[in-house]
Amino acid sequence: MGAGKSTIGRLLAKELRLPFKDSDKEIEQRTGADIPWIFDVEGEQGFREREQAVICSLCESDGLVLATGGGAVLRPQNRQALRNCGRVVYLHASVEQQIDRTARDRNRPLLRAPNPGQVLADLLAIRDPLYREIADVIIETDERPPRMVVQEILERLEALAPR
Ligand SMILES: Nc1ncnc2c1ncn2[C@@H]1O[C@H](COP(=O)(O)OP(=O)(O)OP(=O)(O)O)[C@@H](O)[C@H]1O
Ligand SMILES: O=C(O)C1=C[C@@H](O)[C@@H](O)[C@H](O)C1
Ligand SMILES: [Mg+2]
Repeated sequence: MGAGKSTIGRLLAKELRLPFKDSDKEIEQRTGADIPWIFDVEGEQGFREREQAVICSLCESDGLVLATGGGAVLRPQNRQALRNCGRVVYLHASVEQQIDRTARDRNRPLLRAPNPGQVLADLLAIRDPLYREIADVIIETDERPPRMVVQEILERLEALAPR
């Protein structure tokens, strides 16, 4: 959360002249409700079901940039779909930067906790190995403006051997 997937994904899609999809936005559109509502009414598991359906269906399309939600890697089905359908970029951010970048946003139900910094640290510990398991490239985003992150992604993707 707060690594910049939505922000960077949109910019990257523009550079690549590809359509951009954000799984969180897609879930909200398909549900007709926002993410906090889905968590409140259906719980995290209900949200994860919807997330899996959206990611697996978007992974059937070719030629787009997809920003997932931060917890998409938790389900093996999502990891497999992402791996199979294209290149995977892991945007890494330190917990300190995640705290800064998510502080003003009320749209992340998992951070509605007394100590959101601890939540972010606990989530990163669980998720970091999963992101690494499926990533083709890992990009450090701390103290780097979005434009610089996008440039590095383009260079690193270019350097990969064709699949
Ligand atoms: N490289 C960066 N440097 C500074 N600020 C950034 C950077 N990337 C993103 N931000 C800012 O951090 C905030 C969170 O970014 P964003 O919503 O793109 O994160 P996310 O990874 O999509 O989070 P989530 O997992 O919750 O969907 C936004 O306000 C965005 O402008
Ligand atoms: O990291 C997470 O588990 C989440 C991140 C957001 O993108 C949303 O998908 C939702 O708030 C859950
Ligand atoms: Mg996002």
